[in-house]
Amino acid sequence: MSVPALAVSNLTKRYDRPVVTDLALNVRAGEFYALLGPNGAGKTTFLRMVAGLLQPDAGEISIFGINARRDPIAAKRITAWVSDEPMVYDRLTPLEYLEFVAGLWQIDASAAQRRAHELIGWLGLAPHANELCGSFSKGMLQKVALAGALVHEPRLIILDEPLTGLDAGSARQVKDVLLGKVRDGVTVIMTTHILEVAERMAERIGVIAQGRLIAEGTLAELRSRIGRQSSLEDIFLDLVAQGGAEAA
Ligand SMILES: Nc1ncnc2c1ncn2[C@@H]1O[C@H](COP(=O)(O)OP(=O)(O)OP(=O)(O)O)[C@@H](O)[C@H]1O
Repeated sequence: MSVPALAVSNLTKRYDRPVVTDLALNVRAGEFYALLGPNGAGKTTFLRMVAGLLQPDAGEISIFGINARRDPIAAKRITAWVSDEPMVYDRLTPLEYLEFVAGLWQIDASAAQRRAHELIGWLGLAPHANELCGSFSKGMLQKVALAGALVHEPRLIILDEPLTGLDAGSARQVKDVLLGKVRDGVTVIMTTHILEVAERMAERIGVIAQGRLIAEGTLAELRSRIGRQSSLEDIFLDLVAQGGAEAA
C-alpha cells in the first residue's frame, strides 16, 4: 500500500481548555478530503498543527512518510498552507509576489516565471498581474495567496476555508485549480462551511466536533451511518448533535 499523504495520530492541543483531543486522521495520496465542523470545533487549530505553524502538545504528524514534528522543513517543502486570512505584500504585484515566493523556495527563475504565469492565468488574475496587491479586493488577495502557496508544486495542499468571500466566478476558478491538482495526483485537504462544496468535490469527508473526529467517510458511508437518505446538511447536523451528546 502506498504511503499516506497525511497520517495523524493522537494529536492534542489545549489552551485554557482542550481544543484538539487525541485526533487521528489519515488522508490517502491523491485524495480530496474535506474537513467539516461547527464554529470553534478545532479545525483551524488542527490544520495549523499539520502545516507546522502551531506546536501540538502531543501526537504524531507524518506527511508522505516524513515525520513533520521531527523534520518540519522537509515536510514544509512538499506542503502548501493556504490560510483564510490571505497575507501578501501590498507593495508587490502578483507576479512580483510569486517571484519572491519562488525565490524563497530557490526555484529556478525560468521555471518560477512559467509557473507564476500559469497560476495567474488559471486564477483569472492576468489582467491584474502588474497592479499592486495593495489595491486588491479580499477575493483577489485570496487568489494571489493561493497562487503563492502553489508555486513550489506541493504534494499536499492544506486550505482553511478557501472559498469564503469569493464570488461565483472566483470560487469556480479556485475549485477548478484544486480539482486540476487532484487530477495531477496532488492531495488536497480543506475545511469548508459550504457543505455543497464538500459534497461535490471531496472523495471523503471528516467531521470534527469539540476537537475530536466524530465521523469520517464518503458521503454514502456517512449517510448509511445516519441510516436514511438525507442531505449532507442533515447528516452533518445529526452527526454533530450525536458527537456533542457523546462528548457530554
Ligand atoms: N491562540 C488561542 N488561544 C486560546 N484559544 C484559542 C486559540 N486559538 C483557538 N482557540 C480556541 O480554540 C477553539 C477552536 O478554534 P479553531 O479556530 O480551531 O476552530 P474552527 O473549527 O476552525 O472554527 P471556525 O469554523 O469558527 O473557523 C475555539 O474555541 C477558539 O476560541
